[in-house]
Amino acid sequence: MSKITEVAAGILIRPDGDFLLGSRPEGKPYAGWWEFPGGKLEAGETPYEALVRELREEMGIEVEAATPWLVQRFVYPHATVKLHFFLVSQWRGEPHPHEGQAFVWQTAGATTAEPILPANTPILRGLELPPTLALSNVAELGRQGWLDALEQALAGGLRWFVLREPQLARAEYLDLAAAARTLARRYGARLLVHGDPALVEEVGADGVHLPSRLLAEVKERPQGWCGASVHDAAQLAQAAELGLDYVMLGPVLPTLSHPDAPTLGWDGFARLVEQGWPLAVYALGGMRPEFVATARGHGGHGVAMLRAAWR
Ligand SMILES: Nc1nc2c([nH]c(=O)n2[C@H]2C[C@H](O)[C@@H](COP(=O)(O)OP(=O)(O)OP(=O)(O)O)O2)c(=O)[nH]1
Ligand SMILES: [Mg+2]
Repeated sequence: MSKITEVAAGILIRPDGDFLLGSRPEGKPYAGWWEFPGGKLEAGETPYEALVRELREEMGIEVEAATPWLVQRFVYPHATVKLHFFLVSQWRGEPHPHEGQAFVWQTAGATTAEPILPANTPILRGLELPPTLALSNVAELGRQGWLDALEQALAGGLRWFVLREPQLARAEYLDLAAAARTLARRYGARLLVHGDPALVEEVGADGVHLPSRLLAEVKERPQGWCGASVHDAAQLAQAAELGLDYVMLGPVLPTLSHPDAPTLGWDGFARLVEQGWPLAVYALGGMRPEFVATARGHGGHGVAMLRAAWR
C-alpha cells in the first residue's frame, strides 16, 4: 500500500452560506484547479493545527472558529490523500493570495469555478445539505394534519424532508407523495422518498432515503440525492462505500416512540463521527432545531427530526 498523505483544508463560510475556493498555484500537481485552501500535515501536527498554519501561510488569515466536517480519501496518480475538511465560520483578516492563487466566493449548488479537484465532489454536495432534515409524521398527525403542518413548515423555511410512512400501502403512499411534491415545488423544497429507489422516478422526487436494512441490499448508489439511516460504524462504512450523500445516525437521545431503546448519547455519536466519513452525518433521535449547534460541536452536520419538525 502506498503512503497516505494527510491534508487539512478549510471551507470558509460567510453568514449568507457562500464559501471560498482558491486556485492551485503554478508548479503544484493540478495547477489551476480549484480547491479549498489548505495543505499537508507536517510531522507531529494534528489536522486542526495544520489547518490554522496553512490558512495563515497561504492567505494570511487567523482561524477563529472551525469544526471538523467531512473526511475524504482519494487516490491521485501523484498521491493517495486523506483530506480533513473543516467548516470555518469565523476568521480574522481578509484572504490574500500569498502564493499567487486566485480566490472566488461560490454558492452551494451553483458553483461556477472549474475545474474543481475531483476528490471534492462529495464535499460540494455536502455543502448543499441543510442543517435540519425533517421526517414526515402522517402516522401521528393524519394525512391532512401532516400536509397542513408541512405547508406551515415550508412557509417557515423548511427546505428538505423525507416522506417516511412505512404503514401506508403503495397506492396511498404515491397519492400522499403527489400532494407533498406539489407543496415542495411551490416552496422550492426537496422531497426525498423512503425505501424503494424506484419511487424517486415514480413520484418525481429529488432523491431517496434508505432504511438501514436496505443498505446491505443496494448494490449501487441510486440516482439523485441519497441518504440512509445507520446505527453503527459498519453501516456508516457501507453508506460511505456506496457514496451516499448523508446518513442519519442514532438514536442519539431517547425518543417518545422508543423510550427504553439503547442510545448513543452525544459522546457515542461523536466517537462514531470522529472516524472520519465522506458524507454528512445527521444526529437522529430526540432532536430539536436548537440542537444543530450541539450536533456540529460533535462533528455532525445537523439534526434530523420527526415530531419536533412539525410543531
Ligand atoms: N488544499 C487542498 N488540497 C486538496 C483538496 N482536494 C484535494 O484533492 N486535495 C489534494 C491535492 C493535493 O494532492 C493535496 C494537498 O496538497 P497541497 O499541494 O495543497 O499541499 P501544500 O499546500 O502543503 O503544498 P506543498 O507542501 O506541496 O507545497 O490534497 C482541497 O480541497 N484542498
Ligand atoms: Mg495547499
